[in-house]
Amino acid sequence: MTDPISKGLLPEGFRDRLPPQAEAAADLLRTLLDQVSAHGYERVSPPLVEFEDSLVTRLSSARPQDLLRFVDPLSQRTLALRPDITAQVGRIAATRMAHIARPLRLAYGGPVLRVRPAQVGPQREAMQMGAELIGSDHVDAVAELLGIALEALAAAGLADMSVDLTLPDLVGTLAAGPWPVTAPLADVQTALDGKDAAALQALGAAQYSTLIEAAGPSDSALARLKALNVSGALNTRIAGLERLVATAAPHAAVTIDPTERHGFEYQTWIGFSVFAAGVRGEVGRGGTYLVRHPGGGEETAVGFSLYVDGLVDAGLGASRRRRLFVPLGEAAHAAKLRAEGWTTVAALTDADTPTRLRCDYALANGELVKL
Ligand SMILES: N[C@@H](Cc1c[nH]c[nH+]1)C(=O)O
Repeated sequence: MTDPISKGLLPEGFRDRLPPQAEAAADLLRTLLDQVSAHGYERVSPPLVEFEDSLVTRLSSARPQDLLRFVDPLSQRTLALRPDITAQVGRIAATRMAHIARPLRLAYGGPVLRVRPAQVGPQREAMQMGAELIGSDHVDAVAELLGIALEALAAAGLADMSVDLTLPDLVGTLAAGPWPVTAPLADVQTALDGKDAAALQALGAAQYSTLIEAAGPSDSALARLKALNVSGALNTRIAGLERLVATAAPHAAVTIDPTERHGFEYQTWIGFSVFAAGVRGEVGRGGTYLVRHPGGGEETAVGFSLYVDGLVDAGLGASRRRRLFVPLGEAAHAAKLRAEGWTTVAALTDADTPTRLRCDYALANGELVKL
């Protein structure tokens, strides 16, 4: 009996959550959702599976090869497990909630799946929660979302946060205006991704290497971006960055990496990532984007997604509940104690003891005893 199935092994990239981490994950999700709900973001709950086409065309959040896909025996259509809930919220906003006045504030939480693990961590399933505001990509709306994300994380117990701000469509904006390039834009972007000044030079895009130098702590990065002084093309972006630095600064250290695109496949003028000491990979990510409507129109939006698993692995949300042992015959007292917030664990036989049932309190003749 050594085959993987009989040993209870799971496919690569999937795991069970056991006590107390499963509880911690549920607690964290609830805390984060309560925080966004307090700001008027209403919960939507899209399905785990959709038509593949719907997931890949709505936002360019995933390529077909990144999706876990299968053919539905009923419809014979290709379905896929969602890699990101933002695209689904966009679909809902553009179709079933298209008639609701804007801005539309929506929240969500649930598992997402990817074929290939994200760059950090081997897991293919992740618990994603987030909030999306549809109908604006104004800096005021971005500041609202960034502020809520950081406050929610602080409420969940996260400390030592840092925020990295990026301008995902900066290169396209500069190329269309003050810094035209003859080389394909994708090559310029790849050279910037690799922070490769020599490659930029070879592409005839040497000015762009100043953007590499502009990356760093917000003060120096802003000063460098201002010094570029590219005939006003960057003025609103710089003003936007200043506003968001001010929003994030009370909660987190802020850096700016103006050309960072990784993980910002569909974001437009602004993107942000949140990191924290002790948490592997990104805690969350967000930014502005466009929602496509069935008629062909587009609508501006801004949102963020937070990833709960890294927080659980860092030990957050694991408020160990006090477990109260209820001996045989004392069940009548237990209901009142549960109403007061206790977790009660009932003995079913004489063999059940507080130690075996992992309890730190016990009831004895109706009295609470600390063990
Ligand atoms: N869903 C995106 C983040 C995002 C939400 N809204 C806009 N961007 C992600 O997880 O990368």
